[in-house]
Amino acid sequence: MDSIRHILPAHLGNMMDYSLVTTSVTPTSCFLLFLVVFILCRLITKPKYPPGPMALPVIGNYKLLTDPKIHEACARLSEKYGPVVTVQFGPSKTVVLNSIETVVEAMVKRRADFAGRPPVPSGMTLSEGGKDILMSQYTPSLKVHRKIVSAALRKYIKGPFLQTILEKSMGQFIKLFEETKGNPFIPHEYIDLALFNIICGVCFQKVYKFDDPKFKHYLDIDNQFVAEFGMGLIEDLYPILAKVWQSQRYKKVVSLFRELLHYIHEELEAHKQDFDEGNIRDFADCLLMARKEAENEEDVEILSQLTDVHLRQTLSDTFTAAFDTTRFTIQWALLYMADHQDVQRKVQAELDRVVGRDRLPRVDDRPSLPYTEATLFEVMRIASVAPLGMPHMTMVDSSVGGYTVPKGTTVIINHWALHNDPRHWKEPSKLDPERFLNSDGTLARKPESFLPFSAGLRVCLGESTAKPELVIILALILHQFNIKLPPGVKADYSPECTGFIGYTANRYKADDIKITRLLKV
Ligand code: HEM
Repeated sequence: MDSIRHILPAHLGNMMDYSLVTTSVTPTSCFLLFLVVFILCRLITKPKYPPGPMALPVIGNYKLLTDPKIHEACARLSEKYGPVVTVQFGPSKTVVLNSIETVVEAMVKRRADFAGRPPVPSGMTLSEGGKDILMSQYTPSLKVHRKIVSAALRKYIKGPFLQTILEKSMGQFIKLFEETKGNPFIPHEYIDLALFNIICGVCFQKVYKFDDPKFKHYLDIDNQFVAEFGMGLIEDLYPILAKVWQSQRYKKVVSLFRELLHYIHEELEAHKQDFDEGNIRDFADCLLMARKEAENEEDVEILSQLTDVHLRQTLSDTFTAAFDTTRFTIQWALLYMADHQDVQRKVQAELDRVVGRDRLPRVDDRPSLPYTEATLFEVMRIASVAPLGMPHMTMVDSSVGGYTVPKGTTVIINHWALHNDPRHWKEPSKLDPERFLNSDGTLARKPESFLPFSAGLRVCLGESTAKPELVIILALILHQFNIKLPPGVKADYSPECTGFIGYTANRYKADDIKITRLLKV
């Protein structure tokens, strides 16, 4: 048993009563020995994470996780711990990046290290075993999948497609706004309809009427999904639960998503029936065309990424990633415009100068509308609809900001912190589109700490679609209407966010705010 003494540190060895050890070479003593060695090994090999607040074992930083403004709370931690902070959600460590410098270091310079996604149970279930883009690991297959989708999206936004869809969906929206005849109203559902129609138009050439039960049904499904998923799922913190006991919320989230998938599946099947390669109508057709080309070229690798499950998952990604981000951005934009008449007037003056009163703004007006675009970017900065983006995961042991980040660690980009960093933005809480303009009024280079679409290998695939779409939607609304708050109503900027990492969006409260529409003469 002397050997036991030798493998223990001196102080522990001395503390042990040798006679006790020798007299009880029993399973108990063997177990104790194993425990001591195990704890020592864990202490020696324990990965060193960046600094952060003390966390309870197993439970972690529970208060932080349940903070409705978790992005702001994480940003505040930087004041004490620096821009790279470790927090603990449940038993797992999560590293939060609160500055553009550390985000660029991780996501751009060490992009391959940080390109994974945490394999949480909800992600695996909703993506039908990792067959989507949003929640899948960064594998060679995902790389191929991303390439196909971005080529299809690029093809789609080139030419007249986007303009046609915008005209179809915004026409109805403008009529609905007109019908309010200058009375105060809540614009949420109208904005939701417009953006729902744009996504349905992009994906399936579908445009719904405001009172269409299908639109109401799927909007309701999506709203419930955002609210429930947004609250976070206990199974994602303690994955074993997904196997042994699933919460009501988990079951509800899965069943809501299945309903959305069912809708997408039906549309895809209909597209397969009347697919005509000489007439590519929409994004679904672009994906079917990519599959047809791969079949013709007998490209097995590409075909393996274009099964029916991949296609419906890609379309559902487009729905979930595109619909909520874009509708919340426009909702915020209207609130800011209602409360910032000076900015609104400047946008309208630009529109009158460039577009005039005889026609509506078009996608090809965008290069001539720098102030409108700067206003949209400023709203995206100040509202940060996806404040914590999508969680990443390190695929190998890596480092950022001088700290080690072990393989398998969840890493979060705090977009809100980047967009409110006082080192980069003077008076960050003030709406000021000029930040995005040169002194001659032209659009400036992207400010360093502006990253709504993220960066690196998982950069948003919809950036090039979302920007023209959102600029023209804002232009169309402000070209036709003055947005105002009713007399005596103060803008309420408190976000309606549920606090889940990466899937919540900021939204003002529908009941608190009404916007008066005045038809321009
Ligand atoms: C205001 C509009 C939008 C914002 C702010 C936004 C933001 C983001 C962010 C922050 C991510 C996570 C990136 C990361 O993992 O670091 C993301 C991912 C993604 N977005 Fe967007 N997005 C917008 C619109 C769209 C649109 C219109 C589409 C599709 C047409 C789209 C498709 C995607 C997809 C497919 C991903 C997953 C990329 C991957 O995991 O590899 N997004 N987006």
